[in-house]
Amino acid sequence: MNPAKLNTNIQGLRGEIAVPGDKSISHRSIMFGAIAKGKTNITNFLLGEDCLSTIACFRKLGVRIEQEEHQVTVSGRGLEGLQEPADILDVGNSGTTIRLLMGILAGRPFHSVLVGDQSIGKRPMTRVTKPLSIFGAEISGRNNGEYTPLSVQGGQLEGITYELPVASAQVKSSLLFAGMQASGETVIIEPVKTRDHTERMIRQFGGEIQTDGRTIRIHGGQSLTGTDIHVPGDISSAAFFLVAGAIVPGSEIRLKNVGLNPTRTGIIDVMHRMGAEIIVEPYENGSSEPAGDITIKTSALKGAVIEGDLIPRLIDEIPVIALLATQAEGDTVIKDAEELKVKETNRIDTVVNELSKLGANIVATEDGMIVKGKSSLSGGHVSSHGDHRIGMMLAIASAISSGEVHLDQKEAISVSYPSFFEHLESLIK
Ligand SMILES: O=C(O)C1=C[C@@H](OP(=O)(O)O)[C@@H](O)[C@H](O)C1
Ligand SMILES: C=C(OP(=O)(O)O)C(=O)O
Repeated sequence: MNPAKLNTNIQGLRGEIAVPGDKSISHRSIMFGAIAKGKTNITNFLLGEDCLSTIACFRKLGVRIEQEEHQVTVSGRGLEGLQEPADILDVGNSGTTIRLLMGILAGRPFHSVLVGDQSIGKRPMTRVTKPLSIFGAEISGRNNGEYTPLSVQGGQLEGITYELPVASAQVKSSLLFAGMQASGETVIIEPVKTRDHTERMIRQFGGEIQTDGRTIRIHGGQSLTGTDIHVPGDISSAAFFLVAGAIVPGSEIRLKNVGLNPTRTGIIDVMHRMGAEIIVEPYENGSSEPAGDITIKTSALKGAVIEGDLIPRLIDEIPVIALLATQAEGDTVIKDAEELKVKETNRIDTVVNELSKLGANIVATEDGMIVKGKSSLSGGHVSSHGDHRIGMMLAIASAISSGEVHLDQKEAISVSYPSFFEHLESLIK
């Protein structure tokens, strides 16, 4: 489908879709399955390129992983079952893969080399290589361990107490994987609570972990047991259709089986505050990851201030929230979001530059952006710059633009949502 044609004659987006499985949970299901003993059966696994990179890395570490469509079986043989890889481990575009994998490799008595694509080569890794070195792993990389290629010589680790300098679930999770292999106790203190899928999954695989506010404790020498995991739909993917439903006139979209973990639902809170007609119906499913259906209708929106503890709960949704803000009356101010600068692209700059090309009134600030609404968007020539979330945000923008939108590098979207254009097309009336 050519998004340049999207904005012609759309009478609204209507219907029902089930967004694909959650990316964070899909990655973790492979990782925990690989280090647990016994079989882990995963359903609704996300076949995005990032999660396929995770599968490829664990296969190189000697783990048997069978995948048929969205069903994956991992035959784990415990942490000791992981083998020294004969080849480099390529994480592709995936920050989650490289950072979490390093936490696992830190405690394994062998050598590995990790690389990724051009974007990964610019993303900061000292945030994990530094604390993992304090645990006792030997890690080196370009620019004093900041960038790929990285090499890890793992071994005996000793538990640490570590206050995270940035709010990052990837760093927290990496250190939890190391802590599970270290002697004694590891204590991690987060500046702000971040997504807790790793903590939930440790318990689901029979491990022990204590959380008390922003402090997390884990002890070493744990052994996990394989289990069944049903991956809920990804709220970060649903976000594009939540925004589309709110801003495209004449729309009503029902999103089925969306993950509703409270550490991820910041976008729902913000949309409520901005006046969106959004209805959330949680399931009573007894699963360790809550889920439900969400319905969104075209809405009259007003600007909001988005800052502080809310930021980690919607960090990946900020590009599409910026688009939402262009259609809200008044100013939307996004603060405390410097982390956006070190994602697949500098998402403050790419969002501001690309949306400006379509006529949005938006400026970058040191730690976020200010969007002045409401503005009508025009056509233009834009690019994802190889960033999946920027690509999807711009495709949705084209649905409300008055002229043709040409989107370059739209193939990046398959990193997290390979069926995105199919789903969008199915809703167009
Ligand atoms: O742990 C995870 O699965 C993720 C954590 C976030 O990154 P940070 O931990 O770098 O904030 C998020 O942006 C990323 O898409 C996925
Ligand atoms: C930042 C993202 O992912 P990662 O850090 O895993 O590359 C994302 O999916 O928006």
